[in-house]
Amino acid sequence: AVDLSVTWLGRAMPGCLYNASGVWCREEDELAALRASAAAALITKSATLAPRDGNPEPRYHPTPLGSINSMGLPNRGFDYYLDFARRYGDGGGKPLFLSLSGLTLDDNCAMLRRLAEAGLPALPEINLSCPNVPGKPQLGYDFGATAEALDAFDAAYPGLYGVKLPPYFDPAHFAAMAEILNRHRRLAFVTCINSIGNGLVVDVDSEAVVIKPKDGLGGLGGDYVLPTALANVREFCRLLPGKDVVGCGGVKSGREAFMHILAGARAVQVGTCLHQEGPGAFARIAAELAALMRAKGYRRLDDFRGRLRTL
Ligand SMILES: O=C1NC(=O)NC(C(=O)O)N1
Repeated sequence: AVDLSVTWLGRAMPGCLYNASGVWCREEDELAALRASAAAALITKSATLAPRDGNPEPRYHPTPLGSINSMGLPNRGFDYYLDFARRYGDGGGKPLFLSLSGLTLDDNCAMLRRLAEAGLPALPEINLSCPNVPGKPQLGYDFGATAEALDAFDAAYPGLYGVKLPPYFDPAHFAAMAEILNRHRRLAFVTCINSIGNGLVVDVDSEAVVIKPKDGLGGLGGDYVLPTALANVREFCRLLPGKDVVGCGGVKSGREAFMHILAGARAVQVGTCLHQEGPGAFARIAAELAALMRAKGYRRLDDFRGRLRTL
């Protein structure tokens, strides 16, 4: 039999697939459906300190190659997700992650302090990369601000934490970010990647954009982002010794999950495909991954994780 389990951060996951923050995870009933599915972990919608309506609709649009979204961090507010985490407990073996996306550094630190006080097993994934709050640049593209933020996170939170990174497109940027991330021992994982920000999808028939916020600009997901996601996973696996990289971007079957793990991913998140298919996607993708591994003679993920060959 094939073993898809993952042990990391001092926790065990029964498999390697879970949701990307923001998808099927804003409401408690969505989170319950994830927990009941073949997802091996759960992560909540990025929380701001106060509840937020987000951007005007239409703000999500599927396309033949994936999706474009400019949700604008609609969420129930930090207390809602902290309360869910209190009642979640150990989740029956499925780790819970809380995504935090404070509108200010103080908000992020306030949420981290509150999470630490709660003394729960839930781990924070701090979002450095939302591209969709009008007027707010992606923190992860400002190296000075990122360095300052991570110092503040270390002071506000005593445990292990992770960050959700935007995609980078230049080796100099991979190196600059790695130099900053490697200063932080308790920064245990990075999730690569968030959507490719500020794309523009055009409808030829209507001669219009397809989402309302930012005159149609939104984050891209799905097939559009797979090669970029794989590059970010492989580069940060090389550049961040001792840290885990979670792969996110373009996973819609066992094949893309296999690619992410081959590139070095510890675990794999599913976004656009989950939005389109629902939580049943996890059982399907896991079965496809297991079949691919069986065909190749692999019994567990460590047999091929990070073994992407160069030429
Ligand atoms: O970090 C985020 N990435 C996205 O692609 N969209 C959401 C959002 O807009 O809330 N946030």
